[in-house]
Amino acid sequence: MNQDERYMRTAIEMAQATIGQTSPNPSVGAVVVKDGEVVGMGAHLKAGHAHAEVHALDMAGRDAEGATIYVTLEPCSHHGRTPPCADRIVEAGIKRAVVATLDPNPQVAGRGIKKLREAGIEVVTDVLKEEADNLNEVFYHFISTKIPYVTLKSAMTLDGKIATATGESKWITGEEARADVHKDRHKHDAILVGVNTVIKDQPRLTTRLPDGGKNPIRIVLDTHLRTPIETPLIQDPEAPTWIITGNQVDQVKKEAYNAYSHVEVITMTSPTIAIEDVMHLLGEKGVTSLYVEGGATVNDAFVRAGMVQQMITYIAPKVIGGHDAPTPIGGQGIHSLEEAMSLKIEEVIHLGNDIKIVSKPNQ
Ligand SMILES: Nc1c(/N=C/[C@@H](O)[C@H](O)[C@H](O)COP(=O)(O)O)[nH]c(=O)[nH]c1=O
Ligand SMILES: [Zn+2]
Repeated sequence: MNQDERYMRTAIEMAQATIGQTSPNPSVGAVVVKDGEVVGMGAHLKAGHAHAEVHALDMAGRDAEGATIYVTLEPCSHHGRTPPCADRIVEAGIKRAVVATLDPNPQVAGRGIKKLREAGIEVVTDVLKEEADNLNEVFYHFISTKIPYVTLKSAMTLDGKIATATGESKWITGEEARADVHKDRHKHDAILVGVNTVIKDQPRLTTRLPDGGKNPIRIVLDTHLRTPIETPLIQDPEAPTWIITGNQVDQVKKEAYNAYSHVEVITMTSPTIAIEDVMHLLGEKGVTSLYVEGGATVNDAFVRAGMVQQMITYIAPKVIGGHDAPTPIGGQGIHSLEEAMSLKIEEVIHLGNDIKIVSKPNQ
């Protein structure tokens, strides 16, 4: 690995630590190097706060003069909530800029680099580009589609069951796998379940990691507003709860739920709920990533709508059996193999006695 890749990898690792918390902004890392010494480094931590380059240049101070800056994403050139980083890099006296990848937004792609070159700064691009792009697949997806990046998560036994025929499901997977679920909840803006899961499991859907973690917005697909009012999602105000219903729901009943300040009943314009409509609604409300935690009927609806960007499947070495025991994808299903969603397995890891498979649909 050459020098540029070494420093770029440091910048990428810093950005990796912030995945999920910078939403709706991308995760970005920056390193400033002068005469072979790191004199500044930083990552964008939260939307509206300083960008990675600003943190790194603030730390470098006068050492930025004649130095090289490594950034995982093209420096911004437009006035967002903070002044453009490209101008700041020029003012700081940077001599050379190494940029992993261009801004995905077609309106601004290449502008930041152009500004740097016009100021006489040597610019090198595409260093560890693929790794840098992987950092922000959610951000790229949302920028180009304006609907949330969807992770479909399920947990099943070796024989593909998510619960016994009598509905028992606690727990299929062990402690380590369940803790891993919370890491992924932290990374997503919102988590979504169907009302049957709410009735059956009374879930909290919060992020419970040893050191805290960000709670996603909790979303329930509930056509007829059957969510029990005494369920934790309504009673515990630790995260917003949005209940999405069809338009045949009694107004007085809705008010009982809206009386809870963290609860919002959102009524669609049709009697039934179409996944495409939910996705556009969530996109308009700024949800860039959605963790769909089932159950089987909701999962099937997302798969048939072709609205899944990543599947996370936990498999526990247990066997449940039973003709009526539910599987991760229920509902209508597809009717011919050629319609089956085909995916590429990207990662298989052991977690305690279980395994976690991360797969992505083939385009
Ligand atoms: N049954 C299982 C799961 N079940 C997942 C959902 O059905 C649960 O309602 C949801 O995770 C509960 O969320 P909580 O209240 O915030 O803990 N998910 C898992 O990974 N392993 C399982 O064995
Ligand atoms: Zn910037």
